[in-house]
Amino acid sequence: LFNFVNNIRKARGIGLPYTLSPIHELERWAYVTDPILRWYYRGYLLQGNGWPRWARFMIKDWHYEDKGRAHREYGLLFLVVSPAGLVCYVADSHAALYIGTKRRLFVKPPDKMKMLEPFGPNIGSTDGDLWKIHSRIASPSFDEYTQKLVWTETQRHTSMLISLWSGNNNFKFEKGVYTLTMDVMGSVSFGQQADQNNEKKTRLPQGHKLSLLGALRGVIMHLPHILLVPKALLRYSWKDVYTAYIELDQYMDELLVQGMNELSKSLSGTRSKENLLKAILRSSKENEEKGSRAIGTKVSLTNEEIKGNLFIFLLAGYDTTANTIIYACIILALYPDIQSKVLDEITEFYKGEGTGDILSKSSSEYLAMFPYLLAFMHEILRVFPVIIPIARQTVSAQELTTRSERFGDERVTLPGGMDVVINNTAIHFSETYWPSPDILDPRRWLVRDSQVFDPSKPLTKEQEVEIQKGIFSTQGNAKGTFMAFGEGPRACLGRNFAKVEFVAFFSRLLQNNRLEIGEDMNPGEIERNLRLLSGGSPVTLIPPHSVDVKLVPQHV
Ligand code: HEM
Repeated sequence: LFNFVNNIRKARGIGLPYTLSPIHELERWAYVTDPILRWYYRGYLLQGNGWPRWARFMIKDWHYEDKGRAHREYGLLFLVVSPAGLVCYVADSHAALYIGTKRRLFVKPPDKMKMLEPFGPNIGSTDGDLWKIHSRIASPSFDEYTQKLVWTETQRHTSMLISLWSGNNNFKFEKGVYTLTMDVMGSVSFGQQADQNNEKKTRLPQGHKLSLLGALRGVIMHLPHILLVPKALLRYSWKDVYTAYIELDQYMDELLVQGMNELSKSLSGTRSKENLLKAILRSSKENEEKGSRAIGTKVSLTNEEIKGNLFIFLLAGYDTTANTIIYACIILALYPDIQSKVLDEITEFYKGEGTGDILSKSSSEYLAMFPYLLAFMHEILRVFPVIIPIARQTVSAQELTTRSERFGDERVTLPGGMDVVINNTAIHFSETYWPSPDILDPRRWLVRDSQVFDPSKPLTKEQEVEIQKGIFSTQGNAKGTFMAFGEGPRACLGRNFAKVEFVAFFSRLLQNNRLEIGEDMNPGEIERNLRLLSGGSPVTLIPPHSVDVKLVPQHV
């Protein structure tokens, strides 16, 4: 009670609107309230009003279901006060951009970051100067060679998926997509090629109980255990998960030794055949050689840190891309108009350049051949922002400015050590930034100014011309209004990876096929469930339950 009163006093001092809650979503007790309230109120969500007002702040990532309601009630910035502390929620694009850009003033919450280090510190878990080293070494690995590998591996795995999916009425396509993105991550990270049909025939290397892919899958399928359960407990309670964890660690050690040997033979050798592990090793070594004169400063990554980075790529890049693709498949099957535009673009692509020439082009050149498909991907991520919480903590007292037409510029000072959450769903569903935000329409991304494009109204002449030209442009939306990949220096390192994977996937899947909803399913109900009942995963937004999507030949 004493803490509660004290925190209310602090909130009053800050001067922002505030509301009270016995527990807030970022504190430890929310691990208890979250599953209970989610279970009890799941049916309530179908009313379309988000979570009940009294309970919402105790539910982790309540913002997705809330769709900006709390901000319409309390303001673009407001505080939730509980006995454990204060959290500031932000739905103003200007303030969100500022928070994203000032990485030294708004850091990732340090107490949560340790959890992301089961294999070692990494670019996602560190801050300050240490993050700079991780970024300098890890970022160059996401270059054109990696994008080409992503393209070829995604197309190869998609061909395998097509053979399993087409004509098979019982195929659970979501499972196929999760396996696909996991295997693409495995190939791109470690050069390990998997075949969904054939993997059992592969012989195990000496000294291993699992294949590299088996270990990888074991770790990825049980990420919550790996991230939350202490290793000593894991060892005795979830033996299979522990084995996968130990095996992956051992594989990475072996691959690092092998990569190091290859690298010392040919530092100037070809880059084109490398996977992410070798690319990051090379980058670390090159950085060490360039920076060796700066004695006393850290210039390269340890093996632990390289393993940590490979793990964060798997963590950040596996189910984010899978869920984006799953949402996109369902929406394409539900919206025949959008699907037919996507199909036209893909047909055009195979008539002209075709996939054979892709590898001689840069990723920006070949992505430019798919403006509508990219616009569609961005619209999917606006409506279903698969990573919901973008959380930061103020290092010291920080001034924030909000900018609104109604109230002009307003300034507020947040104290040091305060939790700040950018509410990306509220930003994506704001009428100011995205007119008629509930309407899913990729054309928003093909006009010069998305803030004046209202899909519920007839197009202006200018907008018609812009859409006809078919140039995908993220310039159309003002900075800070689309937060699916974050903003600023800590924005998603794998966003181009994700775009290449998405385009490679659909350009192959829909080359000769199209998607349809199963006959027994009710399209209205599917979309309602998709919009109202998604969520509930510890890391990403996931579609609610299995939807029957069929892959059928285009010309039948
Ligand atoms: C559609 C797919 C994806 C989405 C929506 C997405 C979204 C995001 C978001 C919102 C952040 C920022 C989080 C924050 O600021 O707290 C982030 C960071 C990150 N993402 Fe992604 N991501 C995707 C795919 C990928 C892929 C494929 C990879 C790697 C292969 C990747 C690697 C990373 C890394 C390493 C970071 C941390 C960057 C840092 O902290 O400096 N992501 N991602």
